[in-house]
Amino acid sequence: MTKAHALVVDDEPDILDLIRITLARMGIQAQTAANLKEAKQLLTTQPFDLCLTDMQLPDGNGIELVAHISEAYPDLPAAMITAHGNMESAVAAMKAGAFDFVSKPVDLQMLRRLVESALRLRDAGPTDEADSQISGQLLGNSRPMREIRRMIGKIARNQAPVFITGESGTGKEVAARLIHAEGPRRDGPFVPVNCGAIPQELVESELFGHKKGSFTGAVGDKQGLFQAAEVGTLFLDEVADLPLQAQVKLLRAIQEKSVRPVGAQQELPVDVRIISASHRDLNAEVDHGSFRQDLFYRINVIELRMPALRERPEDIPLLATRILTRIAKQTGRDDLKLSDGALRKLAGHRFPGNVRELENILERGAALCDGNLIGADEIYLPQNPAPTPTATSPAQTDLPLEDYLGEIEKKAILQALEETRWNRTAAAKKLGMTLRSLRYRLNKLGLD
Ligand SMILES: Nc1ncnc2c1ncn2[C@@H]1O[C@H](COP(=O)(O)OP(=O)(O)OP(=O)(O)O)[C@@H](O)[C@H]1O
Repeated sequence: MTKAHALVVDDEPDILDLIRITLARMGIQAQTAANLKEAKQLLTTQPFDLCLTDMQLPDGNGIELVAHISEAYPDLPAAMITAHGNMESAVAAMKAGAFDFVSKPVDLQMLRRLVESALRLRDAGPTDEADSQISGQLLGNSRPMREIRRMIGKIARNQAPVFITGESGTGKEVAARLIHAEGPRRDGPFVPVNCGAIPQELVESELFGHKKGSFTGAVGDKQGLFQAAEVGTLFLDEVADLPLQAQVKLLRAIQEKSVRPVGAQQELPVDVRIISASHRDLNAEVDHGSFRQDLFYRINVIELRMPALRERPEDIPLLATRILTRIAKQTGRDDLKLSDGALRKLAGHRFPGNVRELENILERGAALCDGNLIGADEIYLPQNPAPTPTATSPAQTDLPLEDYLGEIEKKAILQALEETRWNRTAAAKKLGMTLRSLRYRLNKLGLD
């Protein structure tokens, strides 16, 4: 491998020396510039593998340099050196295209990690969407989906926190996995966590770990999910469900790039990229006071909005074909197809539960059909909105009591699922039951 070249821009000679020596020990040759003008000039003379720039330069702002690099040299990772605690600049730099930031006084261990990540990017080369096997996991040829895949390719190449919005079942987790898999952290772990599924009192210990004896039940030291995601990606799904106290700690972890396990005296440095997601409107949660504004600002450096399936109905046939191929494989059948009538029925549906709902409908259709062709009658579309159970007494219906109660239960569950856009955790909460109990009932009622 050829020796890597870095461009370091700072007007403080001491910092330039410190960084140059650190990079030299890593086998990287550094060229230095003391201001914007010199830096821009050097960029034209030779290719670089990495740029580190200070925020305040005598003739301008480091963000300007980052923006210039991201425009003129999009494959060159640029990182910002910011004043300690100045997250505003760090966020602004990342929004301008910086790959990452390191705060002053420069922690050499963190600097080395940042540089290693940048070089992994160089070695991985630019991501070509057409060549990428994994981008095939996010199916769809519609314009919005092509745009999403293009953005993912771009987002994957930096370290900034990403916030993925979109209704339930639109593929937020698939997108998060792709961002991880297409970026320099792909050899590290991808750790998904459903923030709404962790009991409130355990959230901090799950995320940050705990020391033995720090609370009743802490029988040994436990590693948190942050540490488990070291050099990889932590995916905080349903981040709006985090209790406020844990939000404070998360903010600190992002800001300081370190965590303190419950009951521990010392902070541990962590090198983790944060991707979070929610189907809820976090701006509204901030207005209601249930989500911290400062945390929202920090996790939302890059926003990716997953389109609802009804915004891209032209993708339904392709998705249906791929999903049926998978179901056929899983159930040991040669082939599964949709009749024209079945496809027409699907095309007219609004899919409040998006791709997940399509999967559920097709699984049910596949289970009901005799041969290989799923007809329109085997496509069960939930009514939208589901009719509310009425107070009709069983005596007024022809159904036996048990079936009648089953019908009511089914309607209530479908309604809760519709209202929560097929988010089972949220539906279970709405119905006042545990997720496990909802799963059991869905299974019993044949809705799973
Ligand atoms: N574009 C797509 N191509 C192929 N499969 C998809 C696509 N979008 C979603 N899926 C599938 O739909 C299901 C739901 O996706 P995923 O869990 O990523 O959604 P989500 O938005 O994270 O949902 P939730 O908010 O409920 O957690 C998964 O089985 C996933 O594989």
